[in-house]
Parts: sequence; structure tokens; C-alpha cells
Amino acid sequence: MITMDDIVREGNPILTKTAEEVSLPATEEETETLKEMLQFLKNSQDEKIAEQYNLRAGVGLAAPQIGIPKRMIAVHLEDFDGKQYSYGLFNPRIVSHSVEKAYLSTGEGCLSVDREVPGYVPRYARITVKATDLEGNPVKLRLKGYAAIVFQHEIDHLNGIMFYDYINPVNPFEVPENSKPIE
Ligand SMILES: OCN(O)CCCc1ccccc1
Ligand code: NI
Repeated sequence: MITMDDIVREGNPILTKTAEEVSLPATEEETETLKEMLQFLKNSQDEKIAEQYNLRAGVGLAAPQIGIPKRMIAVHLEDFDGKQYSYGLFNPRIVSHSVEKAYLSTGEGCLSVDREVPGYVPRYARITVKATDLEGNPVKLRLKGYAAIVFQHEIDHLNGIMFYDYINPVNPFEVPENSKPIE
């Protein structure tokens, strides 16, 4: 099972590189890895398992974070409107997005960053993502709210981008232009 020991931390160059497309159909090993990434998220959100294995709660995970420079992400979360998202995706890409921006009013964190980095992270308010799921089927997801924020955070990891790259260094809590808070 994946534990915190498998999560690479900032300073590791893999986190600032662009990850490679997975050639489809994915191999059994790639599929198994993506399933383990999703299971890690479920474990990290289970009070008993998380406590037993000292897991930091996570709602998303990208393969570079476990040292695998491939375009694979897992997301497991319940949005504030109660909608549930549980996906393992190969080669996710944002195919369209709103002009309007949004930011998590609490700021963001990252399992690969062992420190608080305060500030608003401006992102697109709504995105459409195309990808291939764990069963090898094409998926098209129209996302908004917290889910849109998390998917963007994960897809950024595939392009070597960290959440704090977006924070305004002069005024971290400056409200981004044409944006709304997700709270
Ligand atoms: O890459 C996943 N990760 O480091 C876990 C935290 C995910 C996350 C946290 C806050 C806002 C968006 C995404
Ligand atoms: Ni992260």
C-alpha cells in the first residue's frame, strides 16, 4: 500500500518536470499503480486507517508525487454540494475553461509540501476535463467548485507546477481579478 514514505517532497526535481503521456491501453502495472493511488486517498480519509498508518488526509494525488513521471491522477472527494468524485485518470487534460476564476478561501496545501504556504491560489472557476478512466473508457467531466480546484491542482502536478507558484508574493491574500471564493 502507498504510505507517506512513498510521497516525494518538494526539492525533488520530479515535482517540477513535465510527466509523460501514458500510451493506451495502460499496462497492468500502470493500472495497478493508479488503483493504489486511489486507495491511498480513501485510506487517508479513513480516520482509523489514517491514524494507524500515519497518513496525511488527501483529496487528490498525481503520479509524480510517488516518483512516477507519468500523466496519471487520482481524485477522491465530496464537494460542498454533496456530489462525490472518485476517479483514477490517465492523461487528463483541460479542454475548456471559464474566464471567471475561483480560489479556495482557505488557501491550498500539498502532500509534497511539508509547510504552510498561505495565500489565495487563483484557478479557473469551471473546467472541462477529458481523460481515460481506470477501465480504459474515455471520460469528459464538467467541473466547478471545490472539485474544479482539486482537478487543476492535480493536473498542474503533471506539468511540474506547484500551488504556491500562483500565490501573489507581494500580497498573498489579494483577491484575484474576476474571481470568487470557494468556501
Ligand atoms: O496533489 C495532491 N495533494 O498534494 C493533496 C492536496 C490536494 C489539494 C488540496 C487543496 C486544494 C487542492 C488540492
Ligand atoms: Ni499536491
